[in-house]
Amino acid sequence: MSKWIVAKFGGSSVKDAEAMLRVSNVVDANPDIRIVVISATQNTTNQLEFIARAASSGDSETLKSLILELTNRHTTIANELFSSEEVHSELKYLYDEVELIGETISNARMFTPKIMDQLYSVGERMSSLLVSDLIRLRMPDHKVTLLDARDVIKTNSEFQKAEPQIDLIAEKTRELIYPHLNKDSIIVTQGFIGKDLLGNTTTLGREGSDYSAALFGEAIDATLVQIWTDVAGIASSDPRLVKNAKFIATLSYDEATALATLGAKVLFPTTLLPTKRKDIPVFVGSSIHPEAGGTTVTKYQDGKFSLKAVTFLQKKEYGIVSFIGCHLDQSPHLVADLRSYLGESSFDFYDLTSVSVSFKIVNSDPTLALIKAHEILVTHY
Ligand SMILES: Nc1ncnc2c1ncn2[C@@H]1O[C@H](COP(=O)(O)OP(=O)(O)O)[C@@H](O)[C@H]1O
Ligand SMILES: N[C@@H](CC(=O)OP(=O)(O)O)C(=O)O
Repeated sequence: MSKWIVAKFGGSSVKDAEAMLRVSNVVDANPDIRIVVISATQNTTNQLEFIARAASSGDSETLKSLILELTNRHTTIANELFSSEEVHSELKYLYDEVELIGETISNARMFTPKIMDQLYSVGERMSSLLVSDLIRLRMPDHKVTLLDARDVIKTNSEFQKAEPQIDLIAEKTRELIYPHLNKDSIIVTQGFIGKDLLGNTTTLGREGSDYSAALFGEAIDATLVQIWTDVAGIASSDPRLVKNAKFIATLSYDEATALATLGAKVLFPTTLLPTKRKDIPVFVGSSIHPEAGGTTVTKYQDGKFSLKAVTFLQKKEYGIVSFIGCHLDQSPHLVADLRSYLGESSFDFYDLTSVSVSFKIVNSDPTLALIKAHEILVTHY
């Protein structure tokens, strides 16, 4: 049976020329990678939102300088990676599209989710153009195809949180991807974006490129979906907030989904739906240190009590700290521990599922509550 891997690289993994070179090294190192899914360069999607806001408020000076910063950043990457002029003319088309959408929004003095999705898509289309040209340059023995993800990821018309249409995606995959699924071919495409049945550009929700990778994985019956980011896997808590967080070797689909839904930004919450449907393992690792290994998410779930991670989610009026693991209701100590670490009146019970138990943090600094909850995990379990 063929081994087909879908490898997704997030914004942090394509943030500049050096990062893109690392991406090409990761792809070159694994002959089974067939589809490479690329996010917009770091902060580009936010910047496209600023562009839309400046345009809608009629602030033409800010609009001009934001567009210039965005285009300069991509032109700099192109200059650092390529000596040929060709990529610049292709980028220019995309820069013109940003200008044109900016003008349309300025004239209307407002922007809709529909036009925002069209504007968002330019971010992923710029970065995937650069990465595809780079992989083509560095892997001359391969046929590298830049695929417009919108031709495959068919969705409904709910702009900014579009629902993928799985049967249509399968049909488009047979037509447009299958002919390229051989060991000498690599498809580079975009995460996050799709098209509705009327041909309008849609997006799957902010940070939704992980979901795109999983959808491509499901559509080609991949043997593995890789999510390459800036940390060496899924950790027992956000390593940015909790310094002694430890990377977890394995998680079940349900645990990883709970973790993502309850606040861990490392994965988009619906990523595990398509992969679970087809029982495809998902690997999460660092494109900066690929040798460091990472986390593998599969269907296997611990049969007995296990506590794996602590997450934090900010709701409008309160924060929620959640413990993720298995059979957490079987721990007689968790609530008592929380009481002794946080104080009697600092939390209320919020929710219990088969893979999580959540508490509403009421009278305590939420980040501190997360750190203390993580201390409980490290010290007692
Ligand atoms: N439990 C966790 N394990 C690992 N990373 C986490 C966790 N919770 C939150 N994160 C954060 O997720 C970040 C990676 O996600 P993101 O910034 O969206 O990356 P990318 O640009 O690759 O999409 C990490 O840098 C980390 O701070
Ligand atoms: N670029 C989009 C989609 C995405 O998933 O990005 P990242 O993989 O960098 O989180 C966003 O920022 O929302």
